[in-house]
Amino acid sequence: MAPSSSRNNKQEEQDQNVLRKHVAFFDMNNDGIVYPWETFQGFRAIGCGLILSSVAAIFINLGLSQKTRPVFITSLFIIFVTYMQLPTLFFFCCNNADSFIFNIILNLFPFIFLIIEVKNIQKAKHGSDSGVYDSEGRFVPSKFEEIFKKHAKKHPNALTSDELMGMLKANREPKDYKGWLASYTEWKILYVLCKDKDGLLHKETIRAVYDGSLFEHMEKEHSQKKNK
Ligand code: HEM
Ligand SMILES: [Ca+2]
Repeated sequence: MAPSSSRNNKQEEQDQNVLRKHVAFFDMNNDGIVYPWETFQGFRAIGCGLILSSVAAIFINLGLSQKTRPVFITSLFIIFVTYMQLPTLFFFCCNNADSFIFNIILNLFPFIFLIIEVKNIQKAKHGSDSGVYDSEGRFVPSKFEEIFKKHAKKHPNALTSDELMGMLKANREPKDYKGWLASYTEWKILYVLCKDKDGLLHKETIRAVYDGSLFEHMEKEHSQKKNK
């Protein structure tokens, strides 16, 4: 009885945490936060170049950070900036003082806006997506199957570049330009990195991106290539 119920619990936990698993790969030191340099390192680890990794780190962290931060902390920092930082800056400049703590705060400050909290990652969902992650970040198998039923015309278990574009267009919600761009970027990067030699994006690859296992696999492949 016990093992099966603990297995059920584990399964339940996994179902609930799939989007967290997607981003957990990038939380290199497992502290529950994805810093911009961790996004950069993650992209490098799966074999992306310097430019893509840098651009991705800036845009992903800038784009998702505020959505995953607790409202309280965000408000606290806004208050801090408005009421404290500017007068303090003025005061220190006028007095030509050199404050260690002040410099630390000033230097760390921009990063507060670039931190992604893994536990709140479902709040960073955008519109015009496939719906395979639900609002709680859970994996929805029927939505996953729907991708192939609706859009995989040439091969039942893979998407061509045109079919992928067809899916992206079909998922677009009117005037949701941010969502269009976010979905386009996610799927295009996936396609460019993982298509096979015939230009097909396979179902098992797409399945593996959802729970992040794809990233681990790519990291292994990349490090094996490097060591050859
Ligand atoms: C090479 C790296 C990455 C690739 C190829 C990738 C690809 C994808 C794909 C294909 C989806 C599914 C979208 C859909 O179902 O329509 C997705 C969703 C998502 N990804 Fe990534 N991703 C990457 C890295 C990241 C990173 C670093 C983060 C954040 C730290 C992130 C956060 C998200 C979030 C929040 C979603 C949910 C979007 C939604 O369903 O509205 N991803 N990603
Ligand atoms: Ca981390």
